[in-house]
Amino acid sequence: MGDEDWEAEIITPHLSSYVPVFEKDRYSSGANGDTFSKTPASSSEMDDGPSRRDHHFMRSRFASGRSLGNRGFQDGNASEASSSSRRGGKGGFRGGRGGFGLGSPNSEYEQDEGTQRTGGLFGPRRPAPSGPGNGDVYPSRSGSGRGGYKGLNEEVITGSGKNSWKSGAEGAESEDTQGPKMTYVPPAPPEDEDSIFAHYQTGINFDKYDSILVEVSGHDVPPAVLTFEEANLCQTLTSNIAKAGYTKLTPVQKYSIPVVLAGRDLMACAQTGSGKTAAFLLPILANMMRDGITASRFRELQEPECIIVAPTRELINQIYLEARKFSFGTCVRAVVIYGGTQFGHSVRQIAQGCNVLCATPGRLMDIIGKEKIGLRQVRYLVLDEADRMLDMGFGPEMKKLISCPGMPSKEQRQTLMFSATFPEEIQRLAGEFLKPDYLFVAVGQVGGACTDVQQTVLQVGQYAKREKLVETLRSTGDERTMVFVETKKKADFIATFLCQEKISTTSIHGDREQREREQALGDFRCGKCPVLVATSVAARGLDIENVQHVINFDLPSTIDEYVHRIGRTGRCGNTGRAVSFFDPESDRHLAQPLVKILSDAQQDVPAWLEEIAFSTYVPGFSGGPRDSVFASVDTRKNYQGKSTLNTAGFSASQAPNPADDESWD
Ligand SMILES: Nc1ncnc2c1ncn2[C@@H]1O[C@H](COP(=O)(O)OP(=O)(O)OP(=O)(O)O)[C@@H](O)[C@H]1O
Repeated sequence: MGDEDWEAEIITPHLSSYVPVFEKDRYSSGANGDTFSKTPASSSEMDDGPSRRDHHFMRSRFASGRSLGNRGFQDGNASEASSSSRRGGKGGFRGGRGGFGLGSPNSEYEQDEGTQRTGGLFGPRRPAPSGPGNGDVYPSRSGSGRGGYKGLNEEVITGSGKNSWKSGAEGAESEDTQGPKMTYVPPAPPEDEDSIFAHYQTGINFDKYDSILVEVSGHDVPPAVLTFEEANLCQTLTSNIAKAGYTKLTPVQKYSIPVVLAGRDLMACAQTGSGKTAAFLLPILANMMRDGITASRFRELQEPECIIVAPTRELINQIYLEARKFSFGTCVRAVVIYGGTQFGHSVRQIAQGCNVLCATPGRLMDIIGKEKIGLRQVRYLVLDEADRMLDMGFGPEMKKLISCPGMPSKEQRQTLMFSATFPEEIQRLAGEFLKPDYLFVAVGQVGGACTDVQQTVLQVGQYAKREKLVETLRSTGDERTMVFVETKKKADFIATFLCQEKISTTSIHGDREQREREQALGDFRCGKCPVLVATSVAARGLDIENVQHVINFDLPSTIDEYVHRIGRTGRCGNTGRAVSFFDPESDRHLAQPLVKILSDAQQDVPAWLEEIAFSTYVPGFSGGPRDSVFASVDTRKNYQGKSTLNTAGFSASQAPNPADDESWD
């Protein structure tokens, strides 16, 4: 069913019985001021246009929930066969990073965070590329419409019919120009200690992390640290780690922390939900404390020591909360800025002092263009979801960032990159950002799915998907479930449909206003709406407690995106389940990489999927540059045989220092 069909369906009479629940927005902190000196006014909901319906219905009691159960941890790569489905082994398909979208940026993100930036310092604006279905206008039943151009610097809100903006270089605040203003001021997070340190429990498989193979490649690899004590972080940091409930390091932390403490550049790949955020935050904060950082004071131009970028607003906010938690009680001040919010609010947050700046790329470039941030003091540059940050969508933006006036060269800063997926093409691009002697930490199946997620792939045709979705959701009872669809329009449609089915649902996608997105996430987090329909904007990084279930109503276009999506469950040693609807009409290209991903994670591979994979077999399709347990490896594989290969429980040995090392920087 094409987008047009979905649109047609949305306005068909069967939906006319849908009565949106009009909820008064929880957030009261709208602000009118959009310049630095103005004081935020009280609530001004109208600034964001009329409040919209949300998909909030109380779910009636359905059939009793089926427990996921705890899948036993499966170690190693052994395969075994069963009759109707086979546990895939390493044989058969050596699926590569099939479908990697270097050439096809995810337009959802681009619409989300603006990838083609303004002129001025950073060159001319270009229109953001859009994919099928994106940028379309959902015909709102309330009449308010989702119209309006979205994307680029995000400084445009809906409803004006003006698709315009103006670059900083053109002499005005982005939102002060022809387009309507972003006036949303996000509510400040709670400041009491309990809230700051609130955390969820590690799962039954947390200790199994120790048996995951870790490979560190590069020269002079610092030994891993096995415990927090061994890491010798400062006292306040150690106390914060304890308050956060961390008692034991995860593998990516064991290996990355000493690398960062030693001042080395790093590219680290580890499975979703395995603690990558703390792996960079803790050593950066420790270094800052060690170097005697001074508290930054109120100033219009701030010069942060650390800049962290991530592709979505919700993710960068989450990283900020982690930074705030670990820096609690220190003089380090973390600040977050992201699109979809009032620019003046970002300026005010920064002016109060800023050591660690967490930002989405669009807002970051705007704020630099406005000279509210100076880059001279930057010692740490972190790209979370680095493969996404360097692909065609955000890559140009990141290049502009590192060539901004004042930004220390890569020799003078530490650059850290983290992700669960790291395609080779992107690794090559990353060289431009990293010192030639950077270290590459690979934990387990890099680019592989989290082994704590039980994956099921069902063959479901487009027209049968809705029925199957309802059936699946009814069988899972009140389990918190994320349902991924491919387009924003379809997200609205499916959320509306589920509400009609009396399944309490909300949605998040790039066409929703930021306030709505945050409310949707909040409602999902607290369980008010146990079902969240999402586009890929929610695929990466989000760490939400108790997400037991991910449903790929539509499979994504790339296997990497699949890995990130299903990684919203099964986090931190907890188990989860992912069900994917495979439509042979549209998803054939994913058959091969899916078989590989399932095989590598010791999951059942349906016979029909293998058949499709065989029938679409592409000669030369392989799992990577070498037949390795690592789905993706350090592309500088002239290091081959010179890297350290350990289980996470043992310290890495020093890597040899080959004279023939070839820098590809
Ligand atoms: N050592 C630890 N002990 C206990 N909990 C931890 C530890 N490290 C991280 N966590 C928790 O595990 C969860 C997942 O961590 P995080 O979000 O950093 O994962 P991630 O690897 O970045 O995932 P993704 O690839 O999806 O971005 C978080 O709730 C975090 O607080």
